Amino acid sequence: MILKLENIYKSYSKKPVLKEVSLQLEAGTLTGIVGENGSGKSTLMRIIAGDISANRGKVHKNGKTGYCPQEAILFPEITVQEHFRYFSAAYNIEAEVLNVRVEELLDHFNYRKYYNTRVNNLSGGTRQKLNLSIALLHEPELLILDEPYNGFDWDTYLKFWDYTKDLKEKGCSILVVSHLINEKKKFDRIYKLENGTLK
Ligand SMILES: Nc1ncnc2c1ncn2[C@@H]1O[C@H](COP(=O)(O)OP(=O)(O)OP(=O)(O)O)[C@@H](O)[C@H]1O
Repeated sequence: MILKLENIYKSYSKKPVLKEVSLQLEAGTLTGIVGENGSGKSTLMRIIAGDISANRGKVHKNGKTGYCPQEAILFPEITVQEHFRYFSAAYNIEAEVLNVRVEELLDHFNYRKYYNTRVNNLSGGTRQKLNLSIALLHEPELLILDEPYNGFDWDTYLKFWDYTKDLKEKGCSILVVSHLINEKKKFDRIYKLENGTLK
């Protein structure tokens, strides 16, 4: 078991968003959560990531978590390279390991030419590549992706799915949250978040 949620309840100013959410994720699986705008998907992802806490319920996690939030948390004034350095320090990744990972990510998502570009000069799609790369940097066992392919061109979209396939084979448990899931066959299970519960 990589992740187990038990009866998560969350309200904002007494308005319940999540009522009784329970979920268990195993290693090497790809799980989707769909839901309308405002159904509570990001709230649930933030609770799993540890960004905010639930009012009630329990979150059990086994292993490192990588979180790719819907809104990229990037620093506009610093470059792609500096982001990798900053987050590698936060994750405690050694320089040699970091170099290998960064090379692989820049190549796979095809944005090496922006290595020394500041974030405020990047396109939305390239920012999203960096956002995703940061979540992948420390080789997490649980990867939480909130609307991960927003802004990706077709080529990058396909590369995204290649990458998740490899991660799954390596035993990573991936949770994708989106208002739209087209590639249903790629998922082991898809849940719907509705009226504060998963169905
Ligand atoms: N910090 C907050 N304070 C108060 N209400 C909030 C807060 N964050 C979210 N909400 C409310 O909680 C509900 C769920 O929001 P959330 O962002 O989790 O939904 P979502 O399913 O991710 O939506 P979308 O698909 O539009 O991104 C919405 O009604 C939203 O207005």
